[in-house]
Amino acid sequence: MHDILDLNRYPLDRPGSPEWQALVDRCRAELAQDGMFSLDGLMQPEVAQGAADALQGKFATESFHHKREHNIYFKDSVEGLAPDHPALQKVETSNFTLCADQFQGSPVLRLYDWPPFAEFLAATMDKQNLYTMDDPLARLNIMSYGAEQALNWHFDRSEFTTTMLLQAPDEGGEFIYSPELRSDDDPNYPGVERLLAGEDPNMRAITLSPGTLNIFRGKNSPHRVGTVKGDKHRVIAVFTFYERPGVRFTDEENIGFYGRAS
Ligand SMILES: O=C(O)CCC(=O)C(=O)O
Ligand SMILES: [Fe+2]
Repeated sequence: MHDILDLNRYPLDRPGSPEWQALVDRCRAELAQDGMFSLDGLMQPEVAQGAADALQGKFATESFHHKREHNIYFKDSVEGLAPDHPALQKVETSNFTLCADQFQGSPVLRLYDWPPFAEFLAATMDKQNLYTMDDPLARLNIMSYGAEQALNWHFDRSEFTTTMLLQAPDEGGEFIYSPELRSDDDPNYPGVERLLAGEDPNMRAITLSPGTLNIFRGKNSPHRVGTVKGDKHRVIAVFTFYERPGVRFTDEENIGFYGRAS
């Protein structure tokens, strides 16, 4: 994996070694404090950019155009909230998505299927084990956001989101979030309303660079991607792991997410 990853800086290939443990400890401390950590340049930036370049044609011809209106909960209704409550206002998400069966041989897929990657992530997230999915579509997705496109405000369904930026846009495309705006016990609807009005005092933004791995605790921290400006697309890989092996989505779920079954 030395040909695609910076394993001198990030010793993912030496699980259990003191330098591996030191990196895990650092990541865990950052997750506890900020709800995220990044490994800047884990994939060599030119390899990441090359992976994005290789997919340009496929994005143009065979990607799924994901475009929909949704609220921050991705739910039609929320118990205890009137349908016109400001916390339920609609936002629009638009991007182009490719699934794992459309980029076989990509370095991103090599990383996903490399067992020390899941082992490292599990250790940082304090999980016994993490497993790659068996689903040929959902296991790994690469999303492309062109001019005026964005992933809008949402809470994640899973505890963590694991991404790697492959190509940065010239402008926009920041990752914008509000750490722990709600908790498992307190939905904080007034806070959600303030956030959607653009008035959340705790809102933060980070700009990722190509090859950077980002782990984000997104279940209670709402986030969005800033609208991309200009011709250069924002291209990002989203890795999906589960705590049990063999997970697949139903055909119905895949048709909803990707417009087709596997
Ligand atoms: O594109 C990104 O940086 C974030 C992706 C994300 O939030 C998600 O997939 O849930
Ligand atoms: Fe998310």
